Amino acid sequence: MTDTIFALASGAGRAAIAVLRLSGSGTGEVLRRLAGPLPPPRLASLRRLRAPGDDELLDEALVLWFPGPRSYTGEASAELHLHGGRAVLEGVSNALLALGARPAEPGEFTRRAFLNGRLDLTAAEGIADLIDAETAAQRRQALRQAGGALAERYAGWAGRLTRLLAHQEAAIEFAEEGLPNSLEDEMRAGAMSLAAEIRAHLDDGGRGERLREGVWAAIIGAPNAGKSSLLNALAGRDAAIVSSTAGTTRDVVEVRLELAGVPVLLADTAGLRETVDDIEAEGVRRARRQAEQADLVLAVFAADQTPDAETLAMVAPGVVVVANKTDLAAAPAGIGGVAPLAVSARTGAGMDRLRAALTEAVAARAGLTAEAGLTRPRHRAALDEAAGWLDEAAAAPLPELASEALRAALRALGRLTGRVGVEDVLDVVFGDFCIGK
Ligand SMILES: Nc1nc2c(c(=O)[nH]1)N(C=O)[C@@H](CNc1ccc(C(=O)N[C@@H](CCC(=O)O)C(=O)O)cc1)CN2
Ligand SMILES: Nc1nc2c(ncn2[C@@H]2O[C@H](COP(=O)(O)OP(=O)(O)OP(=O)(O)O)[C@@H](O)[C@H]2O)c(=O)[nH]1
Repeated sequence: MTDTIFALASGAGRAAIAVLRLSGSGTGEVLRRLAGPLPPPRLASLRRLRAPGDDELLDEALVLWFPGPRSYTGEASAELHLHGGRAVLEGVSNALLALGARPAEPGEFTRRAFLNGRLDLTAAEGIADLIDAETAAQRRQALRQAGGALAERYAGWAGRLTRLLAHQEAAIEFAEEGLPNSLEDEMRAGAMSLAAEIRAHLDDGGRGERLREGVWAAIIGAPNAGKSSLLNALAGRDAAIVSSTAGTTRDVVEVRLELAGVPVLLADTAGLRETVDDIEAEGVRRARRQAEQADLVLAVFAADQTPDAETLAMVAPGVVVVANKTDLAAAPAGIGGVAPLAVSARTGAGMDRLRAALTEAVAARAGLTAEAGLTRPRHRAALDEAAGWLDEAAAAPLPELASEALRAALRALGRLTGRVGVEDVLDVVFGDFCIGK
């Protein structure tokens, strides 16, 4: 028995149609009392909805009935496609409450799908990412993960690990019986190759995580170099205040761009300089912090000024160096040993090349990998831990310690997918080896 839960599945606010989703053991009964005899499974049927014990019509709606287990959650579920008005939604929600259903917690439908074994944790995360996806590349990554691409890979590793553990347990048995065996050597070789594979998967430069979260880019430069003007030109709108007064930008102004299918959060910062103005000084501190934390830094210089030492100090490999105001003076050949991109935010000259350079820099840092890659710090932490335990298993001086390390590696993978339990090991031990003497 599960609670019967309901929630608005479509967006809130005025809309033509509102979809209410229901799930739980009592769904069939609730539906019958609200909409009459149950419609044929998974076929949209037009029904009059009435509050129980009341003849008043609440809505004429399309009703879908999914008997368990063939539903999204894996349990009895239903959908009510209502007219989108607020009063309709309120009337039907009140009727559902009166019939004993309760509002769902955030994520509760997918949680139930997970508990019913319909998807693993990484696939559930993929669904959450799909709902938040803003770009085509994010959508592809999320669909891949929701479709079980990571789940399959991690389940494959967990399967291999389970087998290694089973072999190791058998090796301990054989040793007790004084039988010669090579199982322990096999375990060590297997643990080392699995650790190497996991590390190769981890060694992706954080591309998937950055695609999911967006690339953080910061524009730095001296006051009046034209940082705000460049941000506005890249954003295609007046997001930051432009003025000839140096020190205009005091806080961090951010705009969202999409480059190479990756969301980019571009931040304009206060001009880097020594200042006696408290507020501006705090702005400069924030600018430095922003630049330190950014995945991508644009260092902007005014072509008609000598490059300032503050910004020059921030030029490093990977930093995009820009010479602005080239309508006033020619760009220097090199700034901090780098050939700058010559632009004029005023005339628009060079802006296409700047955009192309930024796109390339973003593509180098984020985006889809050939094979499904990890997308969250949670994945990285668990995999890193699993690889560490595999190293320990391969190097363990005692068979029992190797077993313990393999078990810990399996637990780390199990946390990742929410899947692996002790029973899986028992299945292999008893299934593969028939140790049950
Ligand atoms: N109206 C509506 N649209 C939706 C969803 C939904 O739940 N309702 N989805 C929700 O995320 C997505 C589609 N995903 C779904 C995944 C599985 C099942 C489902 O009922 N699966 C059963 C039956 C399959 C079948 O008919 O053959 C199953 O797998 O056993 C439904 C939707 C996107 N669009
Ligand atoms: N001639 C010329 N002037 C420019 C160009 N880009 C910006 N400016 C002018 O330079 C001044 C400063 O521009 P901003 O974009 O506010 O400069 P900033 O670097 O953000 O300045 P702070 O907010 O003080 O850090 C403004 O008067 C702009 O109109 C350019 O390409 N050519």
